[in-house]
Amino acid sequence: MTELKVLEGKKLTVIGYGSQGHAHTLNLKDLGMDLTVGLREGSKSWEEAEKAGVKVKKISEAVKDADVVMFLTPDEAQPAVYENHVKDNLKEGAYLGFAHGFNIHYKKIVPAGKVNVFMVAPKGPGHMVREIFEKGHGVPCLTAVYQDISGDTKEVADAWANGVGRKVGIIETTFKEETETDLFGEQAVLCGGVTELMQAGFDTLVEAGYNPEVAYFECVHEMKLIIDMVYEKGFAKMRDSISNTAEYGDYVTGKKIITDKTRETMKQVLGDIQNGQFAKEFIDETETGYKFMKGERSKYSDSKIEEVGSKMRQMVFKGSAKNHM
Ligand SMILES: NC(=O)C1=CN([C@@H]2O[C@H](COP(=O)(O)OP(=O)(O)OC[C@H]3O[C@@H](n4cnc5c(N)ncnc54)[C@H](OP(=O)(O)O)[C@@H]3O)[C@@H](O)[C@H]2O)C=CC1
Ligand SMILES: CC(=O)[C@](C)(O)C(=O)O
Ligand SMILES: [Mg+2]
Ligand SMILES: [Mg+2]
Repeated sequence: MTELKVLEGKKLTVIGYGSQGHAHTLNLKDLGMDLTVGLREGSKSWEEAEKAGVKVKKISEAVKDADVVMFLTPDEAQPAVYENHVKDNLKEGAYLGFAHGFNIHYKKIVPAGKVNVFMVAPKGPGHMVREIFEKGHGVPCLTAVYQDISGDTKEVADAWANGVGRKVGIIETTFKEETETDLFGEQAVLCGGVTELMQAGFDTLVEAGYNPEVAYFECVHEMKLIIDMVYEKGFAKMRDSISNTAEYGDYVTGKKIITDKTRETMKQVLGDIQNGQFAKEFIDETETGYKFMKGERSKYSDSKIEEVGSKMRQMVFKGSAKNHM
């Protein structure tokens, strides 16, 4: 791919081989790039990366000599990894990349002046970034440049995005805009908003005495089918496909569910992201050893909705790979 030319002949390192790490590594590897993955020794992902035929080294070793280093450990782990293994090993003029602006924007990492700093943030979960790539398509990416001492950091970011996202739309942004919109989207809409909406719908039907399996299909399973239509064709075409009955209900009821109060709360959520309050609370939570998050995880894994969902998936995906995601 001519778009990747600027990466050819450069030593490329990806730190971390998790959700994003495996996707960036394997997508670029499939396009003929030579990559090394940097990991802590003896870890599970070390074994996984080697099994996938990827070169693996200790983080400090993988960073030394690298021209481009893409930093893909969890956000909360990055400051210590940077301090202990990355900072002193980055060579002058190297390009340090992120998939999310969190640590740069909130100044948890202040990169040395001798390196270039960029971002390639795929707008999708890592496992989908890989799965969609394997099907010959791509996930769009946001790119940004924070520090450009070599004069061609934008070209490096674009090339990385073209590789990982297979040339599907690149949108240029800033670390600030990506950080604030990404946190807002995942909390208010994509993850927090959607799961609570599905949960509340499911609970309402089950509490009213309806069959939980019917409630699950209605409020969770079918969500993907409706959203797939929005994804592929937009709101109008989705509304064209549903019945007039559903479309009428959509217009009159949607606004009773997402009210002015909900929109007011969205503004407050955005405010807490903009003023750093959310980032502070998240970092405090990681410092408790994820006490609150562990409690939430076990609450949800034991919940009725998950129990019914697991049964429903067996029915729908009998033997298909989707069952094992
Ligand atoms: N998840 C996603 O889909 C998206 C993530 N992003 C961003 O991408 C970045 C990576 O996130 P994500 O892929 O979710 O991360 P993961 O949690 O999947 O990363 C796990 C990887 O990081 C390694 N790791 C974890 N902790 C440490 C540590 N303390 N020291 C060294 N290595 C460590 C793990 O190795 P080990 O086996 O040793 O634990 C593993 O290889 C973040 O900036 C995130 O915001 C952006 C878009 C979407
Ligand atoms: C998958 C993605 O884009 C998220 C939701 O922003 C994330 O995992 O941080
Ligand atoms: Mg995101
Ligand atoms: Mg995110």
